[in-house]
Amino acid sequence: MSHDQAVKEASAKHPTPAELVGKFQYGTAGFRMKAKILDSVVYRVGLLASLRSRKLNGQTIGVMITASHNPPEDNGVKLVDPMGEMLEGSWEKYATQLANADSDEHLVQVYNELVKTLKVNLDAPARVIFARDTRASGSRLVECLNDALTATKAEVTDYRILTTPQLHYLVRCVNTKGTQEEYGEVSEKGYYEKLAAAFKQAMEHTKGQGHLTVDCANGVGGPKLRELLKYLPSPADGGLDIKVVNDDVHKPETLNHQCGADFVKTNQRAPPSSKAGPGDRCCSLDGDADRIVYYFQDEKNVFRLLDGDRIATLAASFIAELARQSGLMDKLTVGVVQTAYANGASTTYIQKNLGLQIVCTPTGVKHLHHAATRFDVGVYFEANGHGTVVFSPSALKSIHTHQPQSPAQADALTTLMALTDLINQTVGDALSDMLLVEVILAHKGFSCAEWLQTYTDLPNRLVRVEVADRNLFTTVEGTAERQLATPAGAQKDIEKVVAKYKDGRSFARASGTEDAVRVYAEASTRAEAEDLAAAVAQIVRKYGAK
Ligand SMILES: CC(=O)N[C@H]1[C@@H](OP(=O)(O)O)O[C@H](CO)[C@@H](O)[C@@H]1O
Ligand SMILES: [Mg+2]
Repeated sequence: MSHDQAVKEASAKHPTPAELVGKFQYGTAGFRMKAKILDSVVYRVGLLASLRSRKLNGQTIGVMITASHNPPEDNGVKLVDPMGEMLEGSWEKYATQLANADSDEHLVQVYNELVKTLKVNLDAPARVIFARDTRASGSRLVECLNDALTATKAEVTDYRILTTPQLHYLVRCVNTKGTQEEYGEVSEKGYYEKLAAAFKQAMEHTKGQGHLTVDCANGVGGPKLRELLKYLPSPADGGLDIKVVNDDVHKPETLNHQCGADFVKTNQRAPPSSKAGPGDRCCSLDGDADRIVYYFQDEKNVFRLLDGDRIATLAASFIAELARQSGLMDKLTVGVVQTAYANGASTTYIQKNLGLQIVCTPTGVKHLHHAATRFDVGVYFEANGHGTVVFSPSALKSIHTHQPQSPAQADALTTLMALTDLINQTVGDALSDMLLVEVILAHKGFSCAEWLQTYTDLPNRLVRVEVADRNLFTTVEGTAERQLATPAGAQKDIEKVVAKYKDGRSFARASGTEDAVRVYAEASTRAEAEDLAAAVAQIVRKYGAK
């Protein structure tokens, strides 16, 4: 059977619901929607995975089937590029084009146009690896994916159930195997072994303190964390005392329900099921374990969140300290990447107290990741807890060739080296980030309360405003979405209001994931932050009147 015919025949098994044609869009997080309407989309993403691999001469591409923190009835699919990064931005539109083809014939036509315009050699090998989270719909969607990979004659490996960052890790491992940049052993076990070895090395001069409760959102993070724990030293050996909660993957309706990182961040409270007492250290992962937030109750029983901004400041300060202590400071520029949503107090703290550089990018992990790679050591986290630290090739070389001049320098260097393996370089990884935070807290001898005390957040408020057409709201290029270009006049009005508030800062931008405009406001008191947000929301409503 010809290639075209195979693609067409398999496509006939996964028709696109007519009413949805034209509505699919590959966004920041790939495609994400109700699982029951996703079959044709996953099939077509499979076609694109083969094309992308062939275009890159047989480098392995990853496909992850997950809907992260969304409700259990949703699912999604996204592609992973060879070094474990998210799909190159310019290819997102091809995914969208394939998904929106309105018949099997049209699909073959779009497919062939892509082959032609992208100059894909169909005789080159296609290699694809894939995995899914714990959602019930995952196995059916895997069949759709497999149909596409079979039709396009790709070599495939099904890694079954994994966290999203584990798949990113594997993709990078396969593509660097046997090279100087070999990232690790190409297996799930290899992932645990790499993290565990790095953790042990990082903890060589310290030991775990207190216990940590980890809420796994009843998602894939639960079983994977339990597996990871088997490789880590026990509390008696100076390891971590971890209590795993919300790790039931057999009751699908409990996934992300009243638990998990998104619940905690959005509701600013612990999962109702939490039994933690004052001062107890807790963290929550999201449904596919690529996000993490920490929290605790203070002595007055008030909930305190340690979000992505806090993890970024903790990590940046520790890594800069290690660079200094090991005698590498002048060879390693540590920088932090934030978005406009980062609390202003964290920005000031990083610049003034830590003396580190900051870059502000538009929302979306791919922008942050990209900006972070321009530093020797780039730390990035979105406030929601998605982030990581990336070390440039020259930073890695400096770290690995540096000759310490004293035992103190040698100790710091050992820890720094361990961090380069402990931290997942491909993407934000809740399990790796959790180990990183635990290592830092142990070294600094910090409780959560002490971590929180490093600086005081400015009171802030995030509001979602529904408007007739969010696309009317565009931002000025180069301002990291902090200024509106259109509707004309809106930005001036916002600035007039902001000027009335002490430490006032506010901006509005169209959401990339929801049909709404988001307004963020900060000011010196809670009441003023609320007022400012309300005033700016009013301006947005006026300009975006339905
Ligand atoms: C303010 C906010 O939290 N925005 C989120 C949200 O983006 P929006 O474009 O603001 O809808 O979803 C993104 C994808 O998950 C995430 O990267 C980002 O941090
Ligand atoms: Mg996620």
